[in-house]
Amino acid sequence: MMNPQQYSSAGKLKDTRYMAYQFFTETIEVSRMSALAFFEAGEGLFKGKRMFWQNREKTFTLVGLGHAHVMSTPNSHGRFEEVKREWQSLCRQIVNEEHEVQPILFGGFSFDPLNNTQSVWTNFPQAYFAVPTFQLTIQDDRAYVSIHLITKDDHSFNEFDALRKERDRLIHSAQVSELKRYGKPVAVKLTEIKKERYLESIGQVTEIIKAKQAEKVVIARALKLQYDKPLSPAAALYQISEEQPESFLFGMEAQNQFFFGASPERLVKVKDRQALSTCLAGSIPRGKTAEQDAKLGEELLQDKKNRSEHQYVVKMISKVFNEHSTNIIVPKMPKLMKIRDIQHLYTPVEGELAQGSTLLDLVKDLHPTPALGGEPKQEAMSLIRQYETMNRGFYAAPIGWIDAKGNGEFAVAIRSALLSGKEAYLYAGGGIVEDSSPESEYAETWVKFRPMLRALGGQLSDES
Ligand SMILES: C=C(O[C@H]1C=CC=C(C(=O)O)[C@@H]1O)C(=O)O
Ligand SMILES: [Mg+2]
Repeated sequence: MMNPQQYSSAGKLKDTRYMAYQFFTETIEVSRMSALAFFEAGEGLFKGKRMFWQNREKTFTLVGLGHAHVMSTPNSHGRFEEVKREWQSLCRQIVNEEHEVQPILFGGFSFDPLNNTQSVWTNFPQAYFAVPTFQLTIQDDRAYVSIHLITKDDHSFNEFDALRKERDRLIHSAQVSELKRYGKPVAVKLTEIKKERYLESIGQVTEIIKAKQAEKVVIARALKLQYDKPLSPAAALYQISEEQPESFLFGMEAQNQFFFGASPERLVKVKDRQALSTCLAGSIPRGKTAEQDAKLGEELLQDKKNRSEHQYVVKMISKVFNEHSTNIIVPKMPKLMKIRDIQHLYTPVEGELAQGSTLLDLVKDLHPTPALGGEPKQEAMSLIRQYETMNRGFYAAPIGWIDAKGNGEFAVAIRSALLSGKEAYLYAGGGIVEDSSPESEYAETWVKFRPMLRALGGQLSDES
């Protein structure tokens, strides 16, 4: 471990809401360690206040333990602006340009704050973000641990010393504790929630689309797995990372609930004002042989129904990029994204952020893309509320991080599950267009459920 550095106070904060707050931060470089072991080390003291993030490329990993500052809102309107304003205001007060590692705000938004359906998502507000007390950042091959303290307390020096001791304990524990062998959980029961209702809704929504009341609507369903005892979040993260090594990996605790997943879908990334989004929609399974796989891929590229599902997403994301960026690049044809169980049509969209536009503006205007909502957006949202008869909570919603410079990345939280007590709720959906059929959409959701089912020990026989 190298020398501690950067012990600083940013002084009194200006915003009245933060009037009496002071910010203390310290970052040290540490030997590279397992991010999951660090997450696990926080189990005792920080359970309920932990988060995990890893990008698709595996070049950036974040673990947060404890909350130095929480931004959460029960409000349905203006939640994106609220988070944006509060973060900008906090940053003006606390950020010191010289710090190599900046505090990061991590969290997400619910899918649809206007959905009032009672659900299992009891601990998740409409927006839920935190600056962690202890932040592990692994960037390329370097690892850092930061302490963030945002406090009104005059005795913060004592408090900060206690945090340093705690930090050293966490690092030690993560580096030397025996590597946990996470056994696969075994579910005792699997329930397809409202399966008949789901099948019926696909037929109904297809009719509505044929009648031109909407063009595309994404309809999802849920599975429930039950266990003898609650599952450990670290074990669940470990299992899903083994299943989907090529995806974004995310997890966030809200008290005794844990939402996590491995998503192939980026909503948007901003680095040095360069913005990148990926349109991901249209699906077909992997083939059993390389030949079969190539044939299926070709079929997907040529398929009218899947191409139409995809095109709505390209059109919408391009439109949003046109409003917020310049020098936009959108390839004319989709490519294939091949992951373990499924192949998708995918089109990257790039642009340079326009003056005055920010990452959170893009998140606000992109969410939900027609890969998760539909077209037109408001009609689709209202049809989802009406026909899905569930509450998606954070499934299909933006989850990610943002730093003080406005860099950050949000994934679309699909291929995900909520752990709550002795239960796990898994979610999957698909894009409904004019020529969709209930049977093939149902089959498509099984393919999307597969990795999470394997991770959580809920496999069905052959079908899944
Ligand atoms: C809605 C989901 O996937 C979306 C992303 C990729 C492909 C999709 C599709 O082909 O239907 C969906 O739009 C999900 O995984 O639950
Ligand atoms: Mg589809």
